[in-house]
Amino acid sequence: MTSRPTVVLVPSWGSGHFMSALEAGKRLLATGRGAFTLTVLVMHAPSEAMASEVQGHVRREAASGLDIRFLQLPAVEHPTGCVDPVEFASRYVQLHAPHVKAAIARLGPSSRVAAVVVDLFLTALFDVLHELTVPAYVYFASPAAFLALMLRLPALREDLTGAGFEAMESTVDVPGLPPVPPSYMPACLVKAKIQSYDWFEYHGRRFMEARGVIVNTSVELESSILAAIADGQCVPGRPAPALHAIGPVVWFGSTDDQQPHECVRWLDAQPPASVVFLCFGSMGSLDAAQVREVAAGLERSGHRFLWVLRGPPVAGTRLPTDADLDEVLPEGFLEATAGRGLVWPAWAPQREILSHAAVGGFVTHCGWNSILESLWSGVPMIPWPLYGEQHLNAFELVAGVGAAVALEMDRRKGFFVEAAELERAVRSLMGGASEEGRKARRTAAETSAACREAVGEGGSSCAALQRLVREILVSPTEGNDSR
Ligand SMILES: COc1cc(-c2[o+]c3cc(O)cc([O-])c3cc2O[C@@H]2O[C@H](CO)[C@H](O)[C@H](O)[C@H]2O)cc(OC)c1O
Ligand SMILES: O=c1ccn([C@@H]2O[C@H](COP(=O)(O)OP(=O)(O)O)[C@@H](O)[C@H]2O)c(=O)[nH]1
Repeated sequence: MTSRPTVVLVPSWGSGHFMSALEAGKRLLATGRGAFTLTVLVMHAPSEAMASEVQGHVRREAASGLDIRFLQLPAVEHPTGCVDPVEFASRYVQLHAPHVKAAIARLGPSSRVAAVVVDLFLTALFDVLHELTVPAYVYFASPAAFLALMLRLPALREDLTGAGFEAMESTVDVPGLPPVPPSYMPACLVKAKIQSYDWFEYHGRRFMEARGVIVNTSVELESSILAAIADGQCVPGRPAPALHAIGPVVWFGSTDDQQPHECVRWLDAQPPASVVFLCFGSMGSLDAAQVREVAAGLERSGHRFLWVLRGPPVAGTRLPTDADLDEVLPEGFLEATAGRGLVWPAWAPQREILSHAAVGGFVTHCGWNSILESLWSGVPMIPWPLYGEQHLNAFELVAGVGAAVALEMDRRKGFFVEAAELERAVRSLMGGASEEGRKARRTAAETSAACREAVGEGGSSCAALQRLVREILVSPTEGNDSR
């Protein structure tokens, strides 16, 4: 075996997951300074829209000249009868296990497999990784707070007595966070039917088998939570998995577009820190009644805005369609706000927008990538969580990180937000005299500096990455060809 060892990355589909994992892989590669190569096993995404998104990323990255080899895994059947997306993802991955095993075994003869890094919902692959005796790591693209919760789910189940967090009267103890009201638990764990709990708990248990969990966070962002996990507070009596806080992993690579995007050109004409940006992630859309409230709130706030407004999901997927603005916006809204507002009905270049000097605030669905991108650019936020673990992220953003102005949501009316409440929060965030807004703006600026320091030379995340690379290079499979 003469060639360099390789680190195998198995990301899941979906832009957020895929690009975050790939960016983490590229940082490992750069830190390794040529000591190993990166091999990415690409699963066929379960919908054509997502598959073409992933293929676009693969094409662009494959042409980048980096030491990355992409291997497409064979397609598998779709599991049937799944009650939620995490069950679907987990069972879909289980079906890939023989293909992952064969692909890794095929690498063995020419390059030692130094480590295999799998996405957070891919722990079903651990069985084949153990059979191959390759060191298995998890790449956790969500916050450490959610990792702490997932690790604690087996113990918390005893308090739930068959119902979800919705029925819980006390607060939830997520080690390292202040007591969490049950309504901030991830959407899929709140309801009384808790089948999806089983899958989250499954992954939480399996994280304990990993040689390490690589988390997209930094000590500066989530110190108390990282310390609580490392201290064994999540799974008492068992050694905690080794944590590698290497973030923020924010992807700022180029896209295929050559021209400045229309949103960016519009921002170029706005004064510094004057625009509030609204965007609800890769799978977020609001219903008609909620769209009317947002329009009224923005209009009354008097502030400039850039609003990414998407339509209902494409049939059979969770991906939003492009919105028909004439149909969804209240009559006269575009005319009344002309010159100070832009409503964009399609995918927008969020990272570029957040790093534009004209943007002074961000109404976000609280996807962890979105939060990190905003913090990186020093943009304070208004949390408007929708799905996944985003309610917990919103809680942490306000109660922990502090770079946000809280938004009152009517939890009994499907988390509805009134126009007046959005108007209040936007005014406070965008330069009103309120202490809440001032604190959010100051904290966002400080956190931006801390994030940049963490990943810079000598920073905590840079050091964590170097330790991780050293650990991988002295892997216990030294001399083993992984078959
Ligand atoms: C982390 O907890 C949950 C995540 C998801 C989830 O599922 C998902 C499925 C796909 O097919 C494509 C996706 O892009 C996707 C994204 C996703 O959540 C986001 O993941 C990000 C990490 O890349 C980040 O953590 C964001 O905060 C998430 O919103 C679904 C879910 O329950 C249904 C979760 O609990
Ligand atoms: O119109 C959009 C919507 C989303 N994103 C990007 O998609 C990712 C969304 O990831 P996040 O974790 O915030 O949420 P998810 O969409 O996975 O729930 C982030 O990198 C965003 O910058 C974007 O560029 N344009």
